[in-house]
Amino acid sequence: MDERGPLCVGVDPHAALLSSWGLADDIAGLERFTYTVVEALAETVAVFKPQAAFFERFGSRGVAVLERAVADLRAAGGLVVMDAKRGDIGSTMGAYAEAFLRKDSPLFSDALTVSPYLGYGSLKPAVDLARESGAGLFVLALTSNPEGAEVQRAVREDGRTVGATMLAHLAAENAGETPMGSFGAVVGATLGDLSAFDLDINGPLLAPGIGAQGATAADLPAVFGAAVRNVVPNVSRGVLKEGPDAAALRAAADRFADEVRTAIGG
Ligand SMILES: O=C(O)c1cc(=O)[nH]c(=O)n1[C@@H]1O[C@H](COP(=O)(O)O)[C@@H](O)[C@H]1O
Repeated sequence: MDERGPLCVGVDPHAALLSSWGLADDIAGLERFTYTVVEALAETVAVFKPQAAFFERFGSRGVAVLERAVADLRAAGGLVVMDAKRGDIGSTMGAYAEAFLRKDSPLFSDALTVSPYLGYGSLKPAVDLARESGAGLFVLALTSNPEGAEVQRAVREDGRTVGATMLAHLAAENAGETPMGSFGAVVGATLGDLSAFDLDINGPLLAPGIGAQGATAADLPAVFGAAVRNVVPNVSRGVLKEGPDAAALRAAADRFADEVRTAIGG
């Protein structure tokens, strides 16, 4: 991010975006959309977050497009956060981890989004494999959607919220790592003042919600406070809707990156 700028661009081939790009909602449209984004941004944007669901909806041929995109983005020097939001009992979690975090997997990614809501400990196989492979996780802590609060802000017997407990688990995971550990939290940019939460997890904070969900880069300091220095802001539709013109995609990504720099300094 120091080299390429402070932005994560989401690769989310929504049917509505394919249509606005003049593409059919089929495998050819998916391919054209995805490779246009890859060609336009792979050399300049720091982090990419393909959303697996938008590829899986086309079955194995969609997953093949995802595989190639991940490989091309990584070959061009981008970091790939696979947004698959996996979460299951530990023994099954191990298989999800192998799919995305084993070095020789066709979908190997630099990091994977995971859901801890079967219990943080259920993620252990993914934590272990990420460590072995030099990859990372982004664990859903405080999500950008309003429905998340009923789970994440629920208060436990010890008086802490569930979301705060996930952040504490991540802080423990990253303890002692310099400059920071590889176990990040997902914390929505849409959530307003989060000073009630300790966001100092010594790890990255993936912050979706800028653009289509209404948050702006200017909101980041008020939402994240001192932890803003560890934020990886994600924009998906806000950039993608500018396509299919490659220059327009690049200009949108540059504009969001500039807005983030202005907001957080540096
Ligand atoms: O884990 C995520 O990436 C995620 C977590 C969250 O709390 N909210 C959220 O919007 N996301 C994802 O971030 C992206 C946001 O897309 P836009 O709203 O189009 O910028 C989508 O891929 C969502 O699935």
